[in-house]
Amino acid sequence: MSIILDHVNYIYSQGTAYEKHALQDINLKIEDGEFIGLIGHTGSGKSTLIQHLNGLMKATEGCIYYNGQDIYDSDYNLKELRSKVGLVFQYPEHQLFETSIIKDVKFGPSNLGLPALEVDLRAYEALKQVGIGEDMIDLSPFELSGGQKRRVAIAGVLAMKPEVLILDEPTAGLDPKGRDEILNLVSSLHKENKITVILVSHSMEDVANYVERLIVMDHGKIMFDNEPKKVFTHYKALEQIGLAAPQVTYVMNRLKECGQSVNTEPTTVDEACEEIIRWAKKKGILLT
Ligand SMILES: Nc1ncnc2c1ncn2[C@@H]1O[C@H](COP(=O)(O)OP(=O)(O)OP(=O)(O)O)[C@@H](O)[C@H]1O
Repeated sequence: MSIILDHVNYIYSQGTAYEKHALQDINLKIEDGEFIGLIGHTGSGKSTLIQHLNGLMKATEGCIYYNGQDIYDSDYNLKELRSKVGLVFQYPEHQLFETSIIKDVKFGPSNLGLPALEVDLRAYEALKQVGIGEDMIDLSPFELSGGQKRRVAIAGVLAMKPEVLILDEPTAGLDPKGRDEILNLVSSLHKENKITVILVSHSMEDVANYVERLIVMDHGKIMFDNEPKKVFTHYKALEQIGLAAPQVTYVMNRLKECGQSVNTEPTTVDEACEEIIRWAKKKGILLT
């Protein structure tokens, strides 16, 4: 599986006074099994970009290839693409509408026209994956906590058995515990199901801890596309576009500016601790 975007442009309300060039010459290759963070300030084009990946929006210019096939070919099956590239919108729990959790999760696979048994199996499996027990499946989604509702909404997309899972700000509005639970869930889906994940976020701390590749957008363009630690070396440029590197990056760079020979690449607290211990040992400083 791969997704290729070839010179993709998207213009809202083209030819009107409200024209907005939201995607500008986007070239990307997303490989099978990657865990990607997509980050950018409000209005940088993240939501517009991800809606192109499953064919919900059509590029004004440029091509998109899924597994080598041009998704804009007249005979391309866009319905199938949408089941393969699952999109979890911001606040997905607002789209829960059935009277029970299980009915909600079955909705997508039922619409694919699958046999009832297959629909049941997929729904139970998806709910298990997101940690919703069988004792809860007949509850109304509205009896759940915010984090649980969100997990049910993610199960609804997982029940479609997507090859690519895209989550738009999956932690928005959750408390720190709910946020960690969702990010750990997404991380385990990536590891255990070998599913390609694209995580849209405003939070560098979130993405630094989880993703392997980070794409930074600014004004409809891709500004950086690299491993997180490499992207964070540009922390000053990130600040200029209203973003910030993780706190750890600032601590390590401050040490370096003070003349200490530390590696400034750690992006997580654990990595920074290891680096500081290494540096202290080298200096003969005893850290207890
Ligand atoms: N329906 C629309 N009509 C006109 N312009 C739009 C429309 N939707 C988005 N835009 C504009 O396109 C640009 C990109 O918007 P988009 O929602 O993709 O950004 P984003 O990075 O996802 O923002 P956020 O983080 O706030 O969700 C913005 O300038 C936005 O105002």
